[in-house]
Amino acid sequence: MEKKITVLPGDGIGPEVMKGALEILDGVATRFGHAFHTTVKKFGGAAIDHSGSPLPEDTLLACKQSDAVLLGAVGGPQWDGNIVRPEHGLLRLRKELNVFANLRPVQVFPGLENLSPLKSNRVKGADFIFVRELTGGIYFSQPKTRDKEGKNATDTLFYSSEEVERIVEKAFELASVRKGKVTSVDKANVLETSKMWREIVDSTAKKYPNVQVEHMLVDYAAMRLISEPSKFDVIVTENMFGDILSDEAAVIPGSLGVMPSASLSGNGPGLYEPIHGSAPDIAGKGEANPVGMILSAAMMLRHSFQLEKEAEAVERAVFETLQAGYRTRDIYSGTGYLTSTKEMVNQIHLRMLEDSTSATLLEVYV
Ligand SMILES: NC(=O)C1=CN([C@@H]2O[C@H](COP(=O)(O)OP(=O)(O)OC[C@H]3O[C@@H](n4cnc5c(N)ncnc54)[C@H](O)[C@@H]3O)[C@@H](O)[C@H]2O)C=CC1
Ligand SMILES: CC(C)CC(=O)C(=O)O
Ligand SMILES: [Mg+2]
Repeated sequence: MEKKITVLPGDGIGPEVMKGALEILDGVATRFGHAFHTTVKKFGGAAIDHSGSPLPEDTLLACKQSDAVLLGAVGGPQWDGNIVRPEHGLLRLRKELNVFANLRPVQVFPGLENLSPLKSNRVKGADFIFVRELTGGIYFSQPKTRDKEGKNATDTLFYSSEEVERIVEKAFELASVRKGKVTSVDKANVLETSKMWREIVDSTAKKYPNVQVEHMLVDYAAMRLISEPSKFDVIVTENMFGDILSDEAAVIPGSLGVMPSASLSGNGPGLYEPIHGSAPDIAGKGEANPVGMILSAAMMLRHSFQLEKEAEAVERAVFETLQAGYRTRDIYSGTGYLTSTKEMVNQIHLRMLEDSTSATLLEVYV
């Protein structure tokens, strides 16, 4: 199979973890006989520094013309005072690609069962997925204002029923092939958008009699996520709630660095990125965890290219590497091998090839 991938390394640890994901994709191409044609483009702060725009037109065009987009992360303190910020490029890219459905799976990884700061009996069996609305809500709605004195500011939270219907439908579709449960998270006791959201969830539920539905207010959901994570299957929620709750849920696997995501539109190219940011505190140190980025690439193989076998091979290689005790600093708790980003990628790459290739080839790599 031949596929075109636009690669946006971005800022901070973005390029470091992206390098790892590309190496693993190379391994997939070799092992399974595919050709992934990658085009690297400037994006985020790196693009602001180069041309003044976080999403240059040639970057956007390349993304729109590709089969999928792989993204590292954007942002950093050096652009904090800018009127145009790297994050604006990210929001615009998501909108331009119309990737309204952001899937963020949460699970306990093999070998990391005791890493979570939560008690291990709490996280046992946790396996759920956020379906976060990604192209609407308070991050996008107008007006956004600030008065001249800087003393008054406005953000707006708007949703159309169509925007809600399509994301809720996605959540029910997913639940019907998973554990059959949708938890819809809102703030319907105070927000009009949430009241409409709840009505749409209830009317969509009628089409899915085999899917159990529960509504949960976001404040209580924040607590239940970490007190009883194994009770969830599919959590559907609006943009900002999903952003916040999914970072909170990273305490279940034990690090932001292992969480992948897929952002899907239904027709155009999907966008695949780890849920973490550019991690300026560790950028350049060679210690970033590449797992979230690599698992995002696996989601790309599955969702954009329908390469299920290949996606599973990548996931298996990651799990086996963790099980064998390899740990970047964020997931190191005193046992196993403390490794760099590069070594972690090497170990995953080795296991990717191990499945199908001869011991002789393995020895070459060791
Ligand atoms: N999708 C994106 O590009 C996102 C960008 N950002 C941007 O990133 C910048 C930093 O934001 P923060 O709030 O610090 O969030 P962050 O996710 O970059 O970092 C939070 C903490 O998690 C650690 N961490 C994150 N990813 C890691 C990895 N792969 N391996 C090991 N440790 C990891 C960091 O070292 C830091 O201590 C900001 O400019 C923010 O706007 C934030 C979130 C998402
Ligand atoms: C620019 C932000 C909305 C990025 C972020 O934190 C996210 O999508 O998780
Ligand atoms: Mg976030």
